[in-house]
Amino acid sequence: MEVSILVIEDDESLNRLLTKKLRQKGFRVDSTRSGEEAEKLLKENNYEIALVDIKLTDMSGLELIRELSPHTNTKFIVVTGYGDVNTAVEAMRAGASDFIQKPFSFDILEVSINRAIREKQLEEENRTLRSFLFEKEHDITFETRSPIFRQVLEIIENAARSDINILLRGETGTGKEVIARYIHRVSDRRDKPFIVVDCSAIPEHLFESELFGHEKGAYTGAVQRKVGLVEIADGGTLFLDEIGEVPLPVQAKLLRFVETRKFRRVGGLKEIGVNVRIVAATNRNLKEMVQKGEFRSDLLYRLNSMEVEIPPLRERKEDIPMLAQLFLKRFKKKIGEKGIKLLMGYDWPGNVRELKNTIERASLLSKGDYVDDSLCLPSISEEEACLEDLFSKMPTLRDLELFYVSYLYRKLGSAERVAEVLGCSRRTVFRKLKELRDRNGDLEGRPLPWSALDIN
Ligand SMILES: Nc1ncnc2c1ncn2[C@@H]1O[C@H](COP(=O)(O)OP(=O)(O)OP(=O)(O)O)[C@@H](O)[C@H]1O
Repeated sequence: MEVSILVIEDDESLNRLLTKKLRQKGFRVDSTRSGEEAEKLLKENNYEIALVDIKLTDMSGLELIRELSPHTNTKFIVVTGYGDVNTAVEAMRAGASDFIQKPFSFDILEVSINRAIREKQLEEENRTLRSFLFEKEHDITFETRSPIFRQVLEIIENAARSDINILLRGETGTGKEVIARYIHRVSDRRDKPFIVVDCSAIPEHLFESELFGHEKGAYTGAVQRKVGLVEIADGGTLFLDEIGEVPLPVQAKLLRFVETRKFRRVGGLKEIGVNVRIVAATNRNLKEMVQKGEFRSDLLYRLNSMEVEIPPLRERKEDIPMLAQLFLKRFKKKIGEKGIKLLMGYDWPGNVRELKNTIERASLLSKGDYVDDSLCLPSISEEEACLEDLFSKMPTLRDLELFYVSYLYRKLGSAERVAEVLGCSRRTVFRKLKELRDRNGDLEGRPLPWSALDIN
């Protein structure tokens, strides 16, 4: 691998000498004397290493490192004639990986460069290992035979390394949250929190305090200070799920935060700044919502610096056999050719979630080594058979209401359509679905339709 180095040194002759010697050693070298140009070059190119003089013509090298190191994988080695312990500590704090004092021998510089290269390789290996572990732990795969999905994954991996806001669009169950977690895992923020804000589940009047926290006494019931989700996410990733469900008045407050990464706790005077990467997700058409005046256009354009459409499962059917095998593994079951054919022939309106639930149910209900072919499709008749079982438990009206919401959701495939049938808002449908999920435990082990409903 050819290692590329950027030499940022304001002393012209030293700059020339370093460039020449490093090229002789086989490195690809660019050089500059100005901080501003260095900034541009570092943003445009993926240098492995930058040698940075602390005193540049137009700015301090430390300033440059401080600003750029959080957004790049380049290793910074500080070179200075003003070396003392304090400057060294400051350089490391700013994000430098090593510090060399002038005058230095070229051998010392070479040792430092080799160390930085090794460090970078280890980081890269670590990143691969972590995402591999993540996938194993969560029964997730990002292997794909679908050219469309491969393209999506490539875009995501590239975007993950930068800090831009990402908007994930796609039908329910396509894997938006899984992908948001993946973005966090492969980014440099992986050791910091990944915080999910389920915008559909927070009642409007609690939104601000959930998101930004509140001070003691901010309102009746605020008996002590509460730290909000954005503050907890500091340094990490804030995942705004179901962003299309944020009520308009809250959107204005969110916009200010997305623009400035600053906020005030409810009842607080102090402005607090945090460093978070924002990933948002929705299964709604936000542009259409903007036209209807339901979503702020300025918020949309802040959130979608990069917009990625996650394809529905029916558009990447090539992946169905592999996903099915993955979900079967835990149950130590196999699937026959006919079963695969049935899976491939169905359109999966609930996407990967529906496929996963179907496979899990089929595994639990099948006796032998193979899952019964007849169980390889989500079956409505089985739901009907369960009705009798349900009634024999003397359900309350509330139970029945939740059962019906679950039934409609599985049948219609989207909360929007359920809301239309029931004549209520999507938020209400979401709340009921969440409640249902929380109560799944009550009915554990029974193949009732709602136990197959997995709302993450
Ligand atoms: N690549 C994948 N590999 C394995 N399982 C996956 C994959 N993508 C999604 N799933 C599974 O599908 C289910 C739904 O995924 P997820 O919650 O990420 O979807 P979503 O698009 O966020 O859905 P919603 O819009 O309803 O919130 C989860 O159980 C998840 O584990």
